[in-house]
Amino acid sequence: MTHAGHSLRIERLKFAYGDATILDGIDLSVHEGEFLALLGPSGSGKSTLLRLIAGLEAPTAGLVSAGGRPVAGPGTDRAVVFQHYALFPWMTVVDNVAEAVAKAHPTLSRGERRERAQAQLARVGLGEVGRHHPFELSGGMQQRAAIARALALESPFLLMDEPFGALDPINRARLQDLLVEVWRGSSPRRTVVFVTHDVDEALLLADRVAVMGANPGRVIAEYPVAFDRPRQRAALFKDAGFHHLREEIADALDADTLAHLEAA
Ligand SMILES: Nc1ncnc2c1ncn2[C@@H]1O[C@H](COP(=O)(O)OP(=O)(O)OP(=O)(O)O)[C@@H](O)[C@H]1O
Repeated sequence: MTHAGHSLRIERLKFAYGDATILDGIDLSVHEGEFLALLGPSGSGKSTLLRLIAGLEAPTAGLVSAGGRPVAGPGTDRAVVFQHYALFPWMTVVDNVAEAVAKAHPTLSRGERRERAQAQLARVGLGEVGRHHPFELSGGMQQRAAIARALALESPFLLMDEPFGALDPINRARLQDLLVEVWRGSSPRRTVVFVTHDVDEALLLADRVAVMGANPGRVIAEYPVAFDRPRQRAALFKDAGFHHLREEIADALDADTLAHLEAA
């Protein structure tokens, strides 16, 4: 048997709510340390697929495995970041992160947890705000704190559901850069699944893009994204290869939408 490491495998996955089939026939692998973007239109089941990987939903048929073991529920090996910050409002920012540190290192003292939490906050540029409560922070800062919290779990898998979707373009760009910097700077690298409906975001961040179509949700195409890293937006947006890939993806999405309209 080959060593699965921190890879993900999704095999013949089907997911239905009652009679409504949301996902069908999904086969997808993400290898250890890879950054995969799940891209698709609204309703193609991206969030549902991420929730299945997170263990927040159970497959109707087929299998999801993480690190060679079937996913049977949520676990501290898979940190999740949602679009809307999942911070506890009654705790200070540093305590929010310290709570995640405690999950990764249950034997640490309260002081040590806070110290590590503080270091994690500094890493995302929030070294000064630990003693505040989440509501005292801007949206961008709250999302930074949510990322710090996810990183503090030290989990090999990072699952992100449109984490920057609610941010203004400047904060969005900053957090995209921060995420890639943290991901590239970690050893071993985390295995990332990042849901987005933004083609440019997928091509800027990911090693590979899995494009999903709707009715039912399934993977219609996969594209390796081989641009050198670190990637600079300005250079990338001028690159002919970038535009070519963008068009191919847009064509795949259009062809799928058209096929459904014709079948309807
Ligand atoms: N709890 C639920 N009960 C019934 N149907 C649901 C439920 N949650 C999601 N769905 C349906 O599942 C389908 C996929 O939803 P999902 O949120 O996974 O798509 P998505 O690609 O992430 O969309 P978006 O980009 O809008 O977030 C949709 O048709 C949605 O209506």
